[in-house]
Amino acid sequence: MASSSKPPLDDTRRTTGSPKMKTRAENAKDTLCRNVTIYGRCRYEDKGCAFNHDPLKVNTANQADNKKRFNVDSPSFTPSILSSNGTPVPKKSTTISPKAASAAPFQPRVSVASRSNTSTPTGRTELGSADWTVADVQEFVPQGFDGAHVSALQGNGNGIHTSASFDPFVTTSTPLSATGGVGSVSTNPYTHDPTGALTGGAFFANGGGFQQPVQYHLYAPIGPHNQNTLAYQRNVHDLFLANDFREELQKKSAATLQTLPNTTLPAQVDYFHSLVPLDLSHQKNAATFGYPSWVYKAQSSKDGNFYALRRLEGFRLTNEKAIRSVQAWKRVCSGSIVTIHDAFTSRSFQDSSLIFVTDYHPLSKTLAEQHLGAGNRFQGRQNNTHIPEQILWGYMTQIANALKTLHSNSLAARVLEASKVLLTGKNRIRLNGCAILDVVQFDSQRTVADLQRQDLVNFGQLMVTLGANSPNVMHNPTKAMEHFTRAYSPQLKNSVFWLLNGLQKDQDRTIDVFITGISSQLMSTFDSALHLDDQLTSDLSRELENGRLVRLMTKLNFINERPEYEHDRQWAETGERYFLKIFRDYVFHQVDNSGDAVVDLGHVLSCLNKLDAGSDEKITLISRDEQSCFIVSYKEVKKALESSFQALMKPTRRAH
Ligand SMILES: Nc1ncnc2c1ncn2[C@@H]1O[C@H](COP(=O)(O)OP(=O)(O)OP(=O)(O)O)[C@@H](O)[C@H]1O
Repeated sequence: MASSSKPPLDDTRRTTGSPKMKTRAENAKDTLCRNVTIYGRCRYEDKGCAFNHDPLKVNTANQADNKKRFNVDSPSFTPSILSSNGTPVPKKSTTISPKAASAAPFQPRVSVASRSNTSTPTGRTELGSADWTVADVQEFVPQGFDGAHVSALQGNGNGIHTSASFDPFVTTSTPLSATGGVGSVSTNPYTHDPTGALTGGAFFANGGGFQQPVQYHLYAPIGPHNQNTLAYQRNVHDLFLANDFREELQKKSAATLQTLPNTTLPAQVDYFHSLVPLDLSHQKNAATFGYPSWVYKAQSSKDGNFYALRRLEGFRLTNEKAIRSVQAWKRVCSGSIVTIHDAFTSRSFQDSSLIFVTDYHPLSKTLAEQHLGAGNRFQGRQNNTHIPEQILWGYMTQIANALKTLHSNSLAARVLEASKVLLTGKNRIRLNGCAILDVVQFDSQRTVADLQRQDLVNFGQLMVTLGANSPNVMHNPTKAMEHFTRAYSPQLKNSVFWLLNGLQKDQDRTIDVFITGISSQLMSTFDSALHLDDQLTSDLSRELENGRLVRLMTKLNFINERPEYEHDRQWAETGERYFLKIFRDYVFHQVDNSGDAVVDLGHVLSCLNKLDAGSDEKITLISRDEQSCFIVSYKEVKKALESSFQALMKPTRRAH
């Protein structure tokens, strides 16, 4: 590591004795005294004040300069009020606003300006253009959202950025309110709203809003897409997960974490707590299981995971063996069936209930809700759209997959209807509510083979119902079949007809035979699944670096400027800790030629990646007072980071 001979100094942002300031002081006579500007006259005019007290004598160049900004040569550092065009307000109306009074009087904009990663120290040479300026008093704008207006990243892969001609980050800073964002306090979506007033007292996880609705759009970098980027330039959108996918995942995560305060539901059901109802209607419906059933999301106190609990209201267990039949279901492992974890009876609901514990799939819908208008307030008036043939084939192959697993394990689905098939992702379905009839109809005399044949018929009927977009179409089978024949290809129609004839006691009527018959469709569904897999892998790779970089930034922030070591020169102002501190400035606090902050994610990512890799590339680090300069490699910074972090973790360190 090479460094200048001068030892590192304290972080003295307001260095009063800089050569630049002296030069300016010599020119004081050309500068209009600030007291004249603010108060109309200067009390020290005849007592040695070096500044000009006659506005008429101030040369035009200086006047123009004064219009732009106050400078350090002014005798008084108290900011005055400027009119909208930047000129001082006449004395009569001059008062110092509370905002201006409480503002930090001066903020130096030190031009480190070493944006290129060469070892040439360029920072000092830029001083000519650097100015001490009165801190602008700005309204608070939530930080982080600015990223939403960032359009593109400049980055050429080797960390060299050419900011002069094109800085995509200097785009419009649209006020938040303009995007319907969080401009005012009253609409802050993160404000806790215990009354539910803002959300309309959301109730159902699937149907209503959330107690504290998350404003997904605030996460979305909705800045303008720049079409004219060069091959090496990257857009922020290129670096992170696609917005719609991220939003979908975020919504699912919000639904999973949703809680329902002041609920009348039991606080605890066996080893589950935090129940949230998932049903869209309060109507008791015993049609499927013979008992009214309710579905809740709940958290397990055993493993902390979220599950769906299906409660069969009023069920009394008379035969111990009945509930043991669930054991076989717990072993079923299929991507097309909602996994069953447990079943038990409970009195937590003040009745005798049977509870099934299954996987929870946030924000899923049933096929009945999706295609048949179930759960819709305007049910009946709903104009359901025709399901395209390819989607119907997709459903068919997934259900065939589920039945194949069940039948080869000597089980039968028994429940195969649109309200008990869950749509858990785009065109992705799973059989739900299986295993229940094995418990509640344990004593039924039907053989497994018989139940499996019934599965095939139910399968066919489900397809016809979906194809007709009408829940009750099977009341008139002939009409239903006519419709199906008209709407779909002969291959699909023949497959469905084959299923509907499944009750014939024919050796050839098994799910295996059916699967052989639709093998070409299986291939096309399989191919779609492979494409989706590729897509997800590529999406995942975009997020690859995030975790690593967050950990690195966490380490840096653990070390830098710890308040308890503020006056401990050994910790903060010497050796490795010191250049870690100015490395942070190098990464995050650079300014450009005109003293404006460089907000370049490409630069930050490039620096952090090099730091993490411990590259041999050297960079020039310049102290804030510009009195010291280090030429260090990323490798050395990495070593310093590691040893500082180790030192931080030693509990005895402070004793020294
Ligand atoms: N495992 C699960 N994970 C997430 N949500 C589920 C799960 N099981 C059911 N749901 C949701 O719970 C709601 C109620 O499901 P249910 O199976 O009772 O259907 P339903 O439309 O109410 O039918 P029914 O009128 O026969 O009760 C549906 O919106 C469904 O999407």
